[in-house]
Amino acid sequence: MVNLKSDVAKSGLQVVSVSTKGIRKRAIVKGRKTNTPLDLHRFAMIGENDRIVIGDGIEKRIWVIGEKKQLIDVSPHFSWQTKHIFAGNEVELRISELSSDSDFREYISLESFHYKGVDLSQDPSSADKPTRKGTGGRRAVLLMQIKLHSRWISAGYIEIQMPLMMAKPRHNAFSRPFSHRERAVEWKSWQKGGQSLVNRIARIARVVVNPELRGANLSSALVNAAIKFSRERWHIGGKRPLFLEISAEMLRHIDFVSGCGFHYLGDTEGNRTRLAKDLVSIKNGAKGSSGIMSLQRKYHAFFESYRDRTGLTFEDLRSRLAEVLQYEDPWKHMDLEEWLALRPVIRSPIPYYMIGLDEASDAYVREAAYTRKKNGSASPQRSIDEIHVSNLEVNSKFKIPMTQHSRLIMDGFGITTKTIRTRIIGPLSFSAAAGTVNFVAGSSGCGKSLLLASLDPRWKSKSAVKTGEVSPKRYRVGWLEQPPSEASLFEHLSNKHGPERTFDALARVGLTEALLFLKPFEMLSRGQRYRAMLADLLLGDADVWLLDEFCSDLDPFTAKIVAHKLRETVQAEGRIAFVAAANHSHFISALRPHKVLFLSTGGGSEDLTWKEYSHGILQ
Ligand SMILES: Nc1ncnc2c1ncn2[C@@H]1O[C@H](COP(=O)(O)OP(=O)(O)OP(=O)(O)O)[C@@H](O)[C@H]1O
Repeated sequence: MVNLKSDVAKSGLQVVSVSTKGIRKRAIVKGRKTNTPLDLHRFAMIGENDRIVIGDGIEKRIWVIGEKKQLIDVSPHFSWQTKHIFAGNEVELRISELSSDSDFREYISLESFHYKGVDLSQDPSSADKPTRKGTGGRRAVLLMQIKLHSRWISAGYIEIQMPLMMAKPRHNAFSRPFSHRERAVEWKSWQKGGQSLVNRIARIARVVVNPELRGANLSSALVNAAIKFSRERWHIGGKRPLFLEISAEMLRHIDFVSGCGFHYLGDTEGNRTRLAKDLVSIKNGAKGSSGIMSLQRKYHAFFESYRDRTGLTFEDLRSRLAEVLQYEDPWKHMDLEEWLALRPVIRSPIPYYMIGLDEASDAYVREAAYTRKKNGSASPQRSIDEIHVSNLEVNSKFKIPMTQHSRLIMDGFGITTKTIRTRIIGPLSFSAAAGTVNFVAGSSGCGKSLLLASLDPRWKSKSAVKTGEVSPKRYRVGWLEQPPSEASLFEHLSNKHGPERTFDALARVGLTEALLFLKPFEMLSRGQRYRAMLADLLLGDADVWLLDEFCSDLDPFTAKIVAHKLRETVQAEGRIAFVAAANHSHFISALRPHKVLFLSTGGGSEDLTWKEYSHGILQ
């Protein structure tokens, strides 16, 4: 931030009006004789009555005059380059305010991954695109791009808006007196007087990450950018914020904000306790002008349209609503029709987080923070510490069917015996400890799949014989298994493991796309099915995971994310993973196996460390 020196600059130029058209914003600035238009990007932080300073030079610089005559950067637009660990590798990120045509196109295409308030039942080929209601007030949109394989790819965006009108956790946290000397912001009681300072709060209203890149912690990168932007650029009439808030249902399942310094202040109240009561007062003519009352009036209209359709009396429906709202989970007590009709009017409590944007304000927020109880159960106890394999051999035994054609082959290749015995694996000795990823490599047909099968204590085969020792003799094994094809992914996994844990596991394999959750398994792509099966495996209680053809159906980005998460999970949960793949170039650096078993056709094998193996493959 710059301090103004000259007297002329001190007062700045006054913005008389602003208007927006397409991707541009026009600000009319009061001149001595005539007013001058300024052409800016759509979300430039300039509003009516702001006082601005225009710099000289080739690149047009514009500042808004803030408190204590400090200058707040407006133009050129905000752009932040930073590094990010993407599936174990450092990559470049660029997070900028939308400024060009192509930024807007990218933003609009990413917007299709945010479903709230969008009618998805429209035919996608029709000319009417799904529409979203506009959000009023000041707004900033930051677009994130990631450099992968030397190309910049749009990876997501974050929106910052004005704060929520009502937020119980904030009321509670701000009930203590606050005094920020440097910024001359203070309140004795938030309820009495403090609320007029609501513009000292900015809000993260939307975080959207491209579904193809989910699971790589990119939402946290966006949140960090929003913090930086709010500190440096966000203002209302030159007054900069001291706090940044976020509340979202998604935070119940994936906490991507605590790691960025946000504090959990409790769950919002929702409207369950007041809805039934407010409906009566609105019906009786309550005309409150507060935002809350206008919201409740909107809900009343929904309620009336449902009544029109069903022919219920006002009192019937109101008391029905009051009845279901008493339950912890009202949805369970409604039929589908009722749920679809009343869902828009019932707001459930959702987690609310806040960060102070400087040391003093953050210390104030921190004092009110408390730890959120995590839903979902802890991972089950592992029952083994290590698998030890000694002199493992797998030989195949095969009786040649004596047909006319097989005799032709036997003659041609000089085969004289009727039964063929071949050594496929071993003798092989190795051990694998809990918390390690053991990669089984080697060319096609060398015995990778057979080795995995032979590590399953339940394995039986008519055509192959296993000898040698594997200890312990018993342990729980997990393979990738196809769920029933007609079941919806989320439904199927939630029935088995509960919704909280399911959500977490799907996020770990990079599947957090709402529509995928709802589709039947058979409607998913091969790669999506693979990830769904992997999530199922993560949720199970197996000690040993046997993963064949690992990531063979996945694109390089997803494969890297999945491999990285698999390694993290194996380490964190003390599982033992055996991972086999003939082609691994697209994920091996992210998997970084602890050990590599390199098999050769005919039973040969080498036991290598990752360092030894990676040194070999890089040469
Ligand atoms: N159940 C079995 N009984 C006898 N022989 C088998 C059995 N399964 C596989 N084989 C043989 O063992 C050898 C190794 O097969 P395996 O499927 O383990 O190879 P792989 O390394 O996984 O190959 P790919 O990378 O092509 O999948 C092959 O020659 C195959 O014919």
